Amino acid sequence: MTMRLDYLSIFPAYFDVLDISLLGKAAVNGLVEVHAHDLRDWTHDRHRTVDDTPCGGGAGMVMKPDPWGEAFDEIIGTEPDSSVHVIFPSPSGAPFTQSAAQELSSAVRIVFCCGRYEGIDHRVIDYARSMWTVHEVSLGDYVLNGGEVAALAITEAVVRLVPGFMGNPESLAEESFSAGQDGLLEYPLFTRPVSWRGLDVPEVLMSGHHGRIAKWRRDESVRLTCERRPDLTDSDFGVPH
Ligand SMILES: Nc1cc(-c2cccs2)n[nH]1
Repeated sequence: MTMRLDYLSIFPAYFDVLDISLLGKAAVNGLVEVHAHDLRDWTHDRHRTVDDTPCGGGAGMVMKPDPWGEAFDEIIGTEPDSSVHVIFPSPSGAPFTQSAAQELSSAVRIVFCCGRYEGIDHRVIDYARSMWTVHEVSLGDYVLNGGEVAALAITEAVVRLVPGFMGNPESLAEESFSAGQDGLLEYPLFTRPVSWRGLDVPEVLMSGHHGRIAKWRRDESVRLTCERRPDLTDSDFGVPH
């Protein structure tokens, strides 16, 4: 099945990058279909206006609802369809997680709505919720100028999980946050040369002893996770199973 991805933005050129690398290949082999749209194509004034001052006062500008509604009508349609996932990146969204990426990787359609300015008129999100499956997601506790970079990051996290996308799906199993890692951070990786600028690959990895190697890797994952992401550890991690 082909996943259709749509991007609504006043800077659609951000998404030209999706034509290269793995994503470009996936588009070529029909795994994903990418469509970027300029929100200003759904304005009707000479200045192609997409924003206005906030009701109730305050600094900055808010994106008007009208262009979004007309773009939705043309791009998605006017009938409700819960199989369409509409994503609004936002600093006030729910944290985007690997499990969310996993769920979205089976979607048939995903529409990314990239806000700029101070944000989008809230009725756009309310309307979208009445029609489709909406996700307001945050990439982290920092503020970007717009949703485009977030949409690219979410796209990469999702598309790489689409069956048939990754050459070697086994590599997905051992990544950080993957179920195969029990939600632990990935252990440190090494390759040749064994000695490099006075720094050596840990001997255990050269021992050929698979049991010891697996234990070293698990211990490293637990150590790293406890050090860097105590929020990911529950009381059990400290104790080897
Ligand atoms: N996590 C996150 C999202 C954002 C956005 C800013 C503007 C649109 S989306 N900032 N930080």
